[in-house]
Amino acid sequence: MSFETHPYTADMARPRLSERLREGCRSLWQRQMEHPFVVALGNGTLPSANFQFYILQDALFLDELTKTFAYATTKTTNHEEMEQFGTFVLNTLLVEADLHHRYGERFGLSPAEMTTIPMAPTNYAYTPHLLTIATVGTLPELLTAILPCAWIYAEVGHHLLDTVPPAPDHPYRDWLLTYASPDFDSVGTWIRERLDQRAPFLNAQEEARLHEIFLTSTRYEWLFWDMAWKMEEWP
Ligand SMILES: Cc1ncc(CN)c(N)n1
Repeated sequence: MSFETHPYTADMARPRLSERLREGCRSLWQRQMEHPFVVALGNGTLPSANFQFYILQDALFLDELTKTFAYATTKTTNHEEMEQFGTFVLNTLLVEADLHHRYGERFGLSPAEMTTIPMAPTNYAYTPHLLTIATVGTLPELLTAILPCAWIYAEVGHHLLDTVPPAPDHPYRDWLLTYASPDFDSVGTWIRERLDQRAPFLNAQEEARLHEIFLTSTRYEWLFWDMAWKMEEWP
């Protein structure tokens, strides 16, 4: 029977799957907020060289994330889901990439020049993790792989904005406002809803695989901050 024809029979007493996934890596989740790159991004003391490094790497990352969303459209026959994944493709290109290109302009780089920078090692490892699951994984696996991307950025954005409300001349104000926005929140919320709806149809082995995937993406998200903080290089 397909997902669409099953009744949704959630066990109301049990935390939702998305909450169980996050609970499984709670301390690493908290450490995202405390990473020196994140702290300095929030209070505006992050050296511009680190931010530039981050934005250029993230522009490359977003291209691969866009492709991941595009693959997601092939894993469902539900039109609402197809449309939403299509919207994520467009928003990643138009909203997030536009933010990056505006910062790129500040560094004197055109969008085309931004793509000539090679991927740093962590980025080079993280993006195939997403794309492999996008191509050979199931839709719950894909949703799980991309969930930390959306959820961590929204939480980091809100956490930083609440900790130090950015002054009008804060150098990273646009970044903070983008990721703390209700529009960005809705990405993570939607992915979680879709994943949680599928939870009753997963067996123990399938759920264990989702924990593994979620932890790996969460680890890569932490490593991504660390990569930019250390301006990671190839040997
Ligand atoms: C590495 C990374 N992860 C997540 C996001 C938010 N889409 C991002 N821009 N970059």
